[in-house]
Amino acid sequence: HKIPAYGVVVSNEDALARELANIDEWGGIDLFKIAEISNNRPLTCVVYHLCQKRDMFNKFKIAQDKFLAYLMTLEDHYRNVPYHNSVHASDVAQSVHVLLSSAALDSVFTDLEVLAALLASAMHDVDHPGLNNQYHCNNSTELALMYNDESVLENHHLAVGFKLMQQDYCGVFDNFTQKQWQSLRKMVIDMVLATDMSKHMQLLSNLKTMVETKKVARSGVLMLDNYTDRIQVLQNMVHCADLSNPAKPIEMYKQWNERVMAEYWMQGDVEREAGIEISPMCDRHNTSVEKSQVMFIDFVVHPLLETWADLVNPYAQEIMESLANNREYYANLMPSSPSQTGH
Ligand SMILES: COc1ccc(/C(C)=N\OCC(=O)N2C[C@H](C)O[C@@H](C)C2)cc1OC1CCCC1
Ligand SMILES: [Zn+2]
Repeated sequence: HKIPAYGVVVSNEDALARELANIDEWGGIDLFKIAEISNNRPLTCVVYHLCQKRDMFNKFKIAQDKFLAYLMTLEDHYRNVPYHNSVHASDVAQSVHVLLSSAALDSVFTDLEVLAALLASAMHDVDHPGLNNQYHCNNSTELALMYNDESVLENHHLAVGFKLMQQDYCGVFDNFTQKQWQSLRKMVIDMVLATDMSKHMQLLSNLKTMVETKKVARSGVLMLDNYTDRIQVLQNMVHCADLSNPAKPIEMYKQWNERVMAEYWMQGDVEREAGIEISPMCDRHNTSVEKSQVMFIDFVVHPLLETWADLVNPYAQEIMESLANNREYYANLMPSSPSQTGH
């Protein structure tokens, strides 16, 4: 049976082709529109398309129908929560694709490392329940007990993502050598575990050290000659993509913000109902959305993306400009900001 051009059967293939046209650009595609056109299969069609563009099926002799079956099953295991659904995963995959294409990283990573980064992006939040690690640990949920309060959700995403791959009808990496499979699996595990926000400061500090000591070849590309350095760059790349909403076109950023607040406030509602402490930013009756975003940008996103921009300098200036513009947008919306009170 013939595989559809974009992996998923859609009513309007031309519209999907148009939406995917700028997939190589930062903020170049609208994942919400792609979700609509693809009958809510943005992850399957974006990751399938990226793997086709990067010729992964030929490079690794991957059966396209098996890979599609895996992507569909993976996408089916994302939950219908406001933020941590498969649209977010497809956004992280496309953002990683753009970061990987930075001129400073030209031919730096092997095909296996690139495949690992795309796979890690695709599975990094699978089966996310819309309740964060703090909630699971505070309440000793089944998952917290399973993973002893350590990167609870991230361990779960990996376990689900790999278990689905073992199911016999997937067998997607049957043509891999044992060595290739073990290397791919280790890199995906290291990247997904690094998306745990509790690892953020350690990751950023490693990235800063790498920028200070970075070795650049005459061609201008980064020289990374050991696994520790290579995986640190890949971990930071996925982490940057995961927190990249504030650096995307404002219309998309605003949608991501609405969704993440809706998810946090649902968690706060559950905590309030249960009479337990409401987690930070989760109290719908006590959160300044604009102020939270300005703080998120100033204390988390800008320091991270600025360090990434230093690493791949000068190839991330557009990302930094977009972030600066968006910060001003929310700063001007803050209650009692000069723009409101000034005459
Ligand atoms: C578009 O906005 C967001 C997009 C993504 C996120 C996610 C999933 N994680 O980000 C880290 C986080 O949750 N933090 C919460 C912690 C307690 O404090 C800081 C260390 C960061 C959060 C976004 O906005 C949040 C953060 C500020 C207002 C709501
Ligand atoms: Zn994520």
